[in-house]
Amino acid sequence: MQSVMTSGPSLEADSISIFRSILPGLESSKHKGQAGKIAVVGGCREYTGAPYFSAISALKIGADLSHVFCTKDAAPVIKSYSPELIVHPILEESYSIRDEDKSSISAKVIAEVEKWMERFDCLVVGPGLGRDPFLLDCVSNIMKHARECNVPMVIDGDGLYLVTNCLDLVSGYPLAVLTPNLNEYKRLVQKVLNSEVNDENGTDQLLSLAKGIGGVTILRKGKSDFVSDGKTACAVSVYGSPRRCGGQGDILSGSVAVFLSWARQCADKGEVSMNPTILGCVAGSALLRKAASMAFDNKKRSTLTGDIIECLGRSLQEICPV
Ligand SMILES: NC(=O)C1=CN([C@@H]2O[C@H](COP(=O)(O)OP(=O)(O)OC[C@H]3O[C@@H](n4cnc5c(N)ncnc54)[C@H](OP(=O)(O)O)[C@@H]3O)[C@@H](O)[C@H]2O)[C@@H](O)CC1
Ligand SMILES: Nc1ncnc2c1ncn2[C@@H]1O[C@H](COP(=O)(O)OP(=O)(O)OP(=O)(O)O)[C@@H](O)[C@H]1O
Ligand SMILES: [Mg+2]
Repeated sequence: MQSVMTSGPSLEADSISIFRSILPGLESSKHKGQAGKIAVVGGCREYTGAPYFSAISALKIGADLSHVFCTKDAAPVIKSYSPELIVHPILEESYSIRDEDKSSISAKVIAEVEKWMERFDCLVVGPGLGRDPFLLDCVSNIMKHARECNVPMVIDGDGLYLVTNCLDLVSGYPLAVLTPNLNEYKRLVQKVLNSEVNDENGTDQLLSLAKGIGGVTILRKGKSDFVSDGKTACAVSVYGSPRRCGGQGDILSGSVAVFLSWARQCADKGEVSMNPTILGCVAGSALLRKAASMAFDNKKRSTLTGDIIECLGRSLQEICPV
């Protein structure tokens, strides 16, 4: 593949070429699992929608299996949304346990995740995770283990809250992708660069931020999405939707996880030369925006996240017909 950018001075990524170079063929010789096994770590008493949106989006785009690791309270609720998801009720929040049980529970959580980790092509950490300190402590251990196993991680939502307060979890890990919204980006810039967001020089600041966290990839969400790994930067401005209903970032996290896994498979075979995390971000962003636009054409003001998820398959089909 040539460049991630369209020709000319624009930062706009050539998303169509990227889709065509990383989408796997649908062949009868392939077995279940080869198109991707994704796991979402998220879902607590308060939020059950976010992990569901992320995990189901991964399946609708073409992953074979999608797991959710969530709290015991959230699990039956998430299972009831869809029988397609494999739901592990392993996490606990402080309110439901005694202090003296914390270390044994923490050990159980990591033992449970360890059984699965090497099978996953990508982890999404954070959609609807909540901010309970004990739960975040257990999730830090999961992230350390994922890193030891070289499993890529897309960090979103409350996962970004965790990482902003403990940068070592991702610093210097090239398979980490952070997907901050406006607020989450502001907190990262303040913490890492010790300054305020500067939109005049937005691309340079994004490059510095990614470099400052040791070359992780950052997808800065907004009117246009900007992506950088500290070495290069590009933008995705594909027309999206004027509806800003909650949950669109969750679709994005699941999408990036799948495309990043496919891009990695292509990179392993020498079929692409660009950083797979950048390719995954560009494809995830372009697809979400196209699906949001299609859903808005249908539903107008009543467009919701579920409507956008229903448009993922048709959007992908228009880009790369099977
Ligand atoms: N159905 C579910 O289960 C869903 C669950 N979710 C989960 O919720 C958790 C917390 O995530 P989060 O996004 O609500 O937290 P955060 O970014 O701190 O925003 C808080 C406040 O900041 C503001 N604000 C945000 N963006 C802005 C912008 N672009 N421009 C300007 N202001 C902006 C805005 O404040 P307001 O306007 O209300 O004053 C907003 O209310 C996390 O786990 C996530 O995954 C969601 O995924 C949604 C679907
Ligand atoms: N002003 C905008 N115009 C067009 N698209 C936008 C705009 N703001 C965000 N988006 C798109 O919506 C997607 C989600 O971004 P958003 O900032 O809503 O994330 P989020 O706050 O994390 O969402 P969530 O509600 O899932 O937590 C991004 O991929 C981005 O492309
Ligand atoms: Mg979000």
